[in-house]
Amino acid sequence: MTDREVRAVAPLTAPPDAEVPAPGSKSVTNRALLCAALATGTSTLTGALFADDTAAMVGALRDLGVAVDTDESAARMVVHGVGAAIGDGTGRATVDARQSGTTSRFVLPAAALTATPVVVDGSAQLRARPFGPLLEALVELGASVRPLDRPGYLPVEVAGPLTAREVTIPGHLSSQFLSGLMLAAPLLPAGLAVRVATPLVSVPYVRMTGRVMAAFGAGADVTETLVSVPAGAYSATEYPVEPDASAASYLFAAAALTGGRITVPGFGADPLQGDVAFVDLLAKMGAQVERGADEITVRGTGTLHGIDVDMADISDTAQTLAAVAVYADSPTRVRGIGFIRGKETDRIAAVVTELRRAGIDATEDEDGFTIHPGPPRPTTFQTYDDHRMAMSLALLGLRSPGIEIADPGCVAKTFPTYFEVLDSLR
Ligand SMILES: O=C(O)C1=C[C@@H](OP(=O)(O)O)[C@@H](O)[C@H](O)C1
Ligand SMILES: C=C(OP(=O)(O)O)C(=O)O
Repeated sequence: MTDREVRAVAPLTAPPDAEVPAPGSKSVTNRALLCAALATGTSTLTGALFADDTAAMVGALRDLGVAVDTDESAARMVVHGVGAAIGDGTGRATVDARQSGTTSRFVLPAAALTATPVVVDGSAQLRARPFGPLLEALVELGASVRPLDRPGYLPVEVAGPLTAREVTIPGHLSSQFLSGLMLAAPLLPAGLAVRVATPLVSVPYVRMTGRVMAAFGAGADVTETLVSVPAGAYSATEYPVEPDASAASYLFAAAALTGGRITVPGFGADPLQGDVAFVDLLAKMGAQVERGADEITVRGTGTLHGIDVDMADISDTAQTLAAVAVYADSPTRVRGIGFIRGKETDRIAAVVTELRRAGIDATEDEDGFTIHPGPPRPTTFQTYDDHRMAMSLALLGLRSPGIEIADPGCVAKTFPTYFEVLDSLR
């Protein structure tokens, strides 16, 4: 990473009025890649995301013996699925999930489908994130799990098979544990029922998991307290990936806080991603939002009001909202997101620290933050190797002078072309 690099973001000289494509969805790409790997036959993903998190999933699948052909210029990935034999015949595969929560949490249960031992590891950042509930669930389901460092964290060696048909996990830390179990579940001998013992966060991602599985021919019955997946199989398919709604949040926010208009194409009538609901919050703040049949448009009106909102369903857009809140005419309080302290960094502490660095009155709450609007002063923002810190704080530069972003390269995790796209608004 480029630790000492800093990128200046100069204010726009005129409000943007543009259609701006967003890259493919990280969450959908990584689910579709794994479903395709667990299918028999060849699947093609179009509109796929090419970024560090999806490179992590592609690398993991290859390490587990799955051939994946990629064509970045065509945004296409072709996966030669191996069914339940994933990881078989590799001896003792080692998977590097890099910084990717989805890759690591989705691959672990799949790697435990067979008796071949698989080591899952990741960056120092990923090694600091929680895995305990998922590892405990795998043990309950019959896997052997050997921590190679601290119990409950990566790196870990897992070996299957998974034999039980029921397990209980907590829901309040991360939905990815549940999604990971669901994705492997059709290939368990008797399917799987997962009970969720504590209130589930990031619920739309679990529904997304069920819908991507369905597109690959597998069933899942999803409620917030119980998910049931019958035994079955995945079938290979042609799969179009929708644009990334979390990435699009920065573009919509840019329109809202500059008084411009930005349309992001490619969201159908019923998008898979909960994060499209970010535009409803912009509408509550005073922006005009139109959801068309195939695109979403946000128009800034020049006025933004603070809101009080629970973002437990769409927490990846909480930092984006913090950036918009700086320009509102009253305070904004975000609640329900205590669990984002366990993401790429402690995102509550990080966003509050950085806004305060710019002279904004921001305060940390246990489960969120409060932002009192005001003009930010010229600041070099630290980004904590968190792509969403960099992408959110850069938005302030579109309106206020003297904004710089440290380590801008960290956006490669999900949106490698982010700063070029921001520059295209000029
Ligand atoms: O399942 C997914 O694709 C994701 C779920 C969310 O994580 P949590 O469930 O840990 O909140 C989200 O923050 C992450 O970027 C992607
Ligand atoms: C939390 C994120 O990613 P992940 O958990 O997949 O690493 C994110 O993209 O904001």
